[in-house]
Amino acid sequence: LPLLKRHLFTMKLQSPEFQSLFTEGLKSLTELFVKENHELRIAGGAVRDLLSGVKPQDVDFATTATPEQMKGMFQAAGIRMINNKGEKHGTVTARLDKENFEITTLRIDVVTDGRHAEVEFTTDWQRDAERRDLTINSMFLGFDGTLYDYFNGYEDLKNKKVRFVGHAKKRIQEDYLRILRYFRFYGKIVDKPGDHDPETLEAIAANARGLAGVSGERIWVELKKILLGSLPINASLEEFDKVSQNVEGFSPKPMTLLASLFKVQDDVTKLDLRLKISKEEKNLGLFLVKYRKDLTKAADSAEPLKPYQDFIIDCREPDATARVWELLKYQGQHGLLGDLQQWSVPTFPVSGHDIRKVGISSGKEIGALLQQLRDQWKKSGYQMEKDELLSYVKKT
Ligand SMILES: Nc1ccn([C@@H]2O[C@H](COP(=O)(O)OP(=O)(O)OP(=O)(O)O)[C@@H](O)[C@H]2O)c(=O)n1
Ligand SMILES: [Mg+2]
Repeated sequence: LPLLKRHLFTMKLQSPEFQSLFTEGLKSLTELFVKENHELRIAGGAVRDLLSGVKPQDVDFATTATPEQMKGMFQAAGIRMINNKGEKHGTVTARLDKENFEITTLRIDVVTDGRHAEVEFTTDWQRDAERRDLTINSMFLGFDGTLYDYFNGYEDLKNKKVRFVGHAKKRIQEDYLRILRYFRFYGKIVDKPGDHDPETLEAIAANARGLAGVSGERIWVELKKILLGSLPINASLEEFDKVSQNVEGFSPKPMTLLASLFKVQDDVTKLDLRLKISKEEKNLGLFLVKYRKDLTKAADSAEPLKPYQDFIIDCREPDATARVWELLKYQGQHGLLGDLQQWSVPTFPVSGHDIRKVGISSGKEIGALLQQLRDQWKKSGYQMEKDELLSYVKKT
């Protein structure tokens, strides 16, 4: 393995983000590993985030202890373990002080078929770093702040370089999803579009078809992260460009941004067939593509919100409100969004039962009357109350 010249860049990280990780649970956990003579470090993405001054969303831990050793020591210490599917890959989840800690035994991937890996445990930190995708994701951090960096990840992070560990081709063929991960981290770290290493791009192009074999679920999870990261934008993607500015700072759903890339509703349907997105996401996509041009603020600006409110009330579906919020983000109507978020959907005060009570018993007639009353109610700006509406029934 000529490539694997040991490179260990050491520094001591001390930062508020790092300090904030030391909860009661983590303190007990690290003490236990010290006592049992097993090494435990923070691994992968969390180290990258900490070095960038970002508090990581989730922290993965790596250890020299085998899953069996971990289970033994947790059991002996009376620490609960959460049953999870990770065990085959060497991951044990321990629960301390109401916090879950996912701890994975150092490993070497022996067989990979582009999706699944057969693993062998090791106690060599560098061997575990070698199996990881990108140099910036291949580092470990000790609890005293020592950085263990075998592949120049910290330098790459500072110089805004996204590089595969070792040979790009090999790394990609181990897991084709890494093609998307490469672009996600590129968007996150590099400010210039197109600043790729030619060999990396070649390896990606030559292996892009491998993505066809990756499950829709994994691709969708990754695509959502790409969308909410900072994507380098191609100037020809006008709508996308506009919408990404509109939604910035308004916590959009990933689909809200993605919809800007679609021309027709069928594009959403096709995406769903490939990616198995949730029903809610699909409906949001269909809704945005259909209404982004047609449902807009009222031209007479006295009641600009009215078309949106009417839509929500007429639609009579519980998630209509949330969808219209996303539409307002998409359209960049931030004032209206604030107003709509303050507004609560009025409920139509008359029921079929009320109409029956005034002496009408035919179901068909009741249905028709309810519709007329709804129209009347709508015309009143949703102000008319039950008695008023019912007196109108008696007159007709
Ligand atoms: N296809 C993948 C997925 C993950 N990893 C390794 O596993 C770590 C954790 O994976 P994950 O949590 O999925 O990604 P993160 O890099 O932590 O990014 P995120 O911020 O999305 O959690 C990565 O940092 C990387 O070292 C990898 O080598 N290849
Ligand atoms: Mg992670």
